[in-house]
Amino acid sequence: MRILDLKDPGQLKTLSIPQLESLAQEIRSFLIQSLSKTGGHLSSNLGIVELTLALHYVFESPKDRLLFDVGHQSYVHKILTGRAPRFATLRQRHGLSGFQKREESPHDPWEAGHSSTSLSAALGLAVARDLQKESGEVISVIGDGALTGGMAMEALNNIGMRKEKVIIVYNDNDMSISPNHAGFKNHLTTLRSSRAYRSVKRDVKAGLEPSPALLNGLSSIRDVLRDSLVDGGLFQQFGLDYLGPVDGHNLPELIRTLETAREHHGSVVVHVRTRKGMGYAPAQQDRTGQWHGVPPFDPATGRFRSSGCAGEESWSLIIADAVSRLAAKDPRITVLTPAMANGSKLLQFAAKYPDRFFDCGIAEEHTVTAAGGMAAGGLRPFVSIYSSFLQRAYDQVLHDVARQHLPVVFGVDRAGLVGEDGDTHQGIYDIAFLRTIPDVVICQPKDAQEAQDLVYSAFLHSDPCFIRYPRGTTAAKRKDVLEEIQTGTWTWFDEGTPEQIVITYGPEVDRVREKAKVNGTGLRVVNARFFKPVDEAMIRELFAMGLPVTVFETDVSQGGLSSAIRDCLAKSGDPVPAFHVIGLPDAFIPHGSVRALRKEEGISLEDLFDWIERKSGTDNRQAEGTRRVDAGVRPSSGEPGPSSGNGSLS
Ligand SMILES: Cc1ncc(C[n+]2csc(CCOP(=O)(O)OP(=O)(O)O)c2C)c(N)n1
Ligand SMILES: CC(=O)[C@@H](O)[C@H](O)COP(=O)(O)O
Ligand SMILES: [Mg+2]
Repeated sequence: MRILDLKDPGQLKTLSIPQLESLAQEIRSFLIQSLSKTGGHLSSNLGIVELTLALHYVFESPKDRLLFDVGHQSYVHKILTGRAPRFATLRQRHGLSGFQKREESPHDPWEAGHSSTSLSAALGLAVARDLQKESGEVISVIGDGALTGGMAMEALNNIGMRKEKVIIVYNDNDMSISPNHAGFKNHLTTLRSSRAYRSVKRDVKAGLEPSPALLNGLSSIRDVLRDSLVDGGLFQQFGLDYLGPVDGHNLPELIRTLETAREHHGSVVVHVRTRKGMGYAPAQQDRTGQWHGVPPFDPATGRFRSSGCAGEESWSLIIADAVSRLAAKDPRITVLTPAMANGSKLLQFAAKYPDRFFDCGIAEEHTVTAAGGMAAGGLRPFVSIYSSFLQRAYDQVLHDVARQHLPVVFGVDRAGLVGEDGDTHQGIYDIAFLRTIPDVVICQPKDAQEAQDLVYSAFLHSDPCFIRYPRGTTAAKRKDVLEEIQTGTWTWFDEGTPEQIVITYGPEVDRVREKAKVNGTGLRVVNARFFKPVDEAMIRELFAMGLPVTVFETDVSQGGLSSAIRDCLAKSGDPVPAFHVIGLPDAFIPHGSVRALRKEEGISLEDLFDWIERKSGTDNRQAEGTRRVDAGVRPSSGEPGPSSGNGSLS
């Protein structure tokens, strides 16, 4: 069967085991070839080929509902449900999503991108099914990484006590993005090696069906195991019946076990052992997580095609490097990550300071509160966390950390549009939601030097500090010395004689300056590096100049920098002067390249300069040639405004 001819998973039902096995190999080749051009989540999908085939062979999607936790491993499911022809568009604007998407197919009953939601959603779907007297199985496929998430544990607890049937397929490959850190796995290992368990497994392997030990009587398996002095394992502690583990690359074994689960009364866990990256050596051997999500690569050599721009480094690395330098002098500094050590560039720190490094698993809430505990105990924790995953830990930031004035420093990585991962991952809301929390500091550096200075300054502070920085790279230029930046201070730069003011932040500051230089536009460009507290004195001064002001923000405007400026201006009680805002709307932003998304949302540099030119045209016509106010309250021509303070550390 040709992959591109697959229209409906029902087509699989007529295939023999050898035909299914050869289809599995074709799917692997297709994934490698296709993702080598588009990039995407390769190794999780290579690992789940046979399991997805078996699921579609045994169940009847869309009547039976298949949920893939996170959804990054749903590519094979997409191929089997008629979406192979669209793979060339994967994760591009208007193309196939990298996750399950309800609007994309009736075979996607749920969508995510963040981990550990599928069990709760599956229970919800099962309740809806039963209350409305509908039929069909609800099946959640959840990885060993996703199962470390608190939500998954909460859901297991609830499913175990409910009558609504959910089938939980536990995809265990010992890996999250990097090696998985899950204490509970030791219990599963005990279970696997037990004598009683092995005899049950032999029954499954031999296809003894319907084995009284497996059908209806799964609780008796539990009794057998308990009676055999075996630790019943995590799932049984939650009151769930358990099947497995089965070899996730053995189709007959998978099919038999899933059929057993289908016939079983009540919720049941099917434990499947798979190999991440299966069938492609570089991905299969990977233990750092490089092959989890890949850029385009050469399938023959396994070499990634994009190696970044010369002289640039990732923001994550610049920040991690600054933390590491400070940690060399301050033994109180610890680093925590909720399972993102590779993406956050923390592997060097982990190797250098293994006792001070904590990969907490996919557990953002726990990570933040654990950091709070460390701070309360006298340490100086640094939590490295992606902006969109920080959404999970809002209460922990507010209730556990900020309310107790604990000095935790947060590196908010992947801030702003991230692009291809889409609406679930855009890091565009953190300024807005963090601004609501009293006493915290929220900032963003414009370049590498400012990044390391902000890290240094944050560790001098006694309340929580959030330093946000985008996905991608910037010029690596930075001094050996780290200098203190006074909290809440902005700086500005004049390009020519300013006729307008642009207030912006992050890498946009230098981009706007560059373009103003090239275009010969007279601009004051303000580096609004603190979102909270803002530089109130400077805001008042800027507006007193009487020049047109544009706030150029690359995150949602609602609650963002423009809101902070408006709040500041409103404090005086006088009418708030008008200013123009270019920023993201109050909306979810879909997947696509950052460039495409910025253009579509009207927040590209070109959009800013179009506005500036239109504005200056209008003003010139209105003023009939009269020049605006002389801006000379501060040093001009490229001189930064207020100095960045003193204090230094070499
Ligand atoms: C809340 C949240 N935190 C972190 C992530 C990043 N993330 C995506 S997939 C993944 C690993 C998932 O591991 P597992 O569930 O075992 O699936 P596998 O890739 O091994 O198949 C992580 C950490 C996420 N998507 N959501
Ligand atoms: C699915 C998921 O949540 C991660 O794999 C994410 O795609 C990683 O993003 P980065 O590539 O920015 O590290
Ligand atoms: Mg895994």
